[in-house]
Amino acid sequence: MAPILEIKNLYKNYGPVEILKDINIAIEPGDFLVLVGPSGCGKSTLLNCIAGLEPITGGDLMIGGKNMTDVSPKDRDIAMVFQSYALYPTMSVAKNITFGMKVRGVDQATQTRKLNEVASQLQIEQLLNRRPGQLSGGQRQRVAMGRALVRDPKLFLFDEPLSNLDAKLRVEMRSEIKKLHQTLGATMVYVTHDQIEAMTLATKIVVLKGGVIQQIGSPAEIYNKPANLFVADFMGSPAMNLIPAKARAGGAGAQIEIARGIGEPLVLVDKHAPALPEDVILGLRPEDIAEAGFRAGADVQDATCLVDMVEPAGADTYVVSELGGKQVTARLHAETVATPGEMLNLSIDMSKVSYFAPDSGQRLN
Ligand SMILES: Nc1ncnc2c1ncn2[C@@H]1O[C@H](COP(=O)(O)OP(=O)(O)OP(=O)(O)O)[C@@H](O)[C@H]1O
Repeated sequence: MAPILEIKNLYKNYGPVEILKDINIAIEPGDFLVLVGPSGCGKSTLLNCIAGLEPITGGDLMIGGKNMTDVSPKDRDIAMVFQSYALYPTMSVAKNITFGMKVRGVDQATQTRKLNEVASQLQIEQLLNRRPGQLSGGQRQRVAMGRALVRDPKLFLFDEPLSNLDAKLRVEMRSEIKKLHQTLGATMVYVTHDQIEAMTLATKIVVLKGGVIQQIGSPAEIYNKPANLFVADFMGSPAMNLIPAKARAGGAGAQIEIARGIGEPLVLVDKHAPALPEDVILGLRPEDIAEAGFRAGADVQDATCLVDMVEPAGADTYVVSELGGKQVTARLHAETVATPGEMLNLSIDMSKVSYFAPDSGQRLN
């Protein structure tokens, strides 16, 4: 199948400043692509370039197989939902949703049919006569989505659509957007700085930093095999532990030596390690550290640590100890008994570890 959206070697400058550098992305019909990254990384600029609201400095942008680089936003077959909703305050909900169709000269019967269709999809039938000022944030968000849905576009673009909502409503709207994506089978590009939103919604994630793509992949690929230290640290909460270590080739695989808060260094055997330089950063997700004996398997290695801090978090208990001069967090089961200042027998699942080069930050395995 041809990609719905294909971005080739896209550059975007504001004056002399390069904001987006050599962006290459292709998405298939039905994909939910999430652009994620810290504030200022260029996510909104990229979305605006896709929408045609910002001209691009170099490269090509194809939508539905057509080169749209120089095509005006209204002719790109896209619909955009903004953070601010951008609803017309003096129009009713129904008028807000049908206005675009009216402007495009869609006949009255089709307008009414589509309005009813999306109103029922979004469960806003009882709100159609209200004005935006008489709606809650979540309801406004639904109306803004309704306005996009009636267009039946090739591509939906969302710019941080949930950022004005409180935490509980955010989670609710997040699952509604996900449901909507599943029922419509629509193709979506969604901007957020929230890595949890990215993980839960996306079929494909693009991680951006400083206008450069750091990694493109499924949520599982990004989470389990981050391409570099930036992605490893940015995606996941609590963050991946990034522990300086020494690697030594030993039989099959390698021995990984990590300085401990007290006593002898910790030595872990990784039978599947690739050829590694002597200095590495070991990447370890908090959930891949368990209480000793809690998890079994050929790749599980014991690691006794001095407990620095215990943080009960309801479903889990986080235990922090020092390894390789870093505060390392283990996500343990809620009933874990651990006391600061005492030793705790932990185990590490070596089949899950990542290795990074300390200088370049690139993944090594
Ligand atoms: N019109 C403009 N003129 C000059 N620089 C701009 C303009 N718009 C954005 N920028 C700069 O481009 C960079 C990327 O901005 P952008 O809004 O795309 O980031 P973002 O990742 O969406 O951030 P946020 O999550 O804070 O919205 C920023 O450094 C910003 O200052």
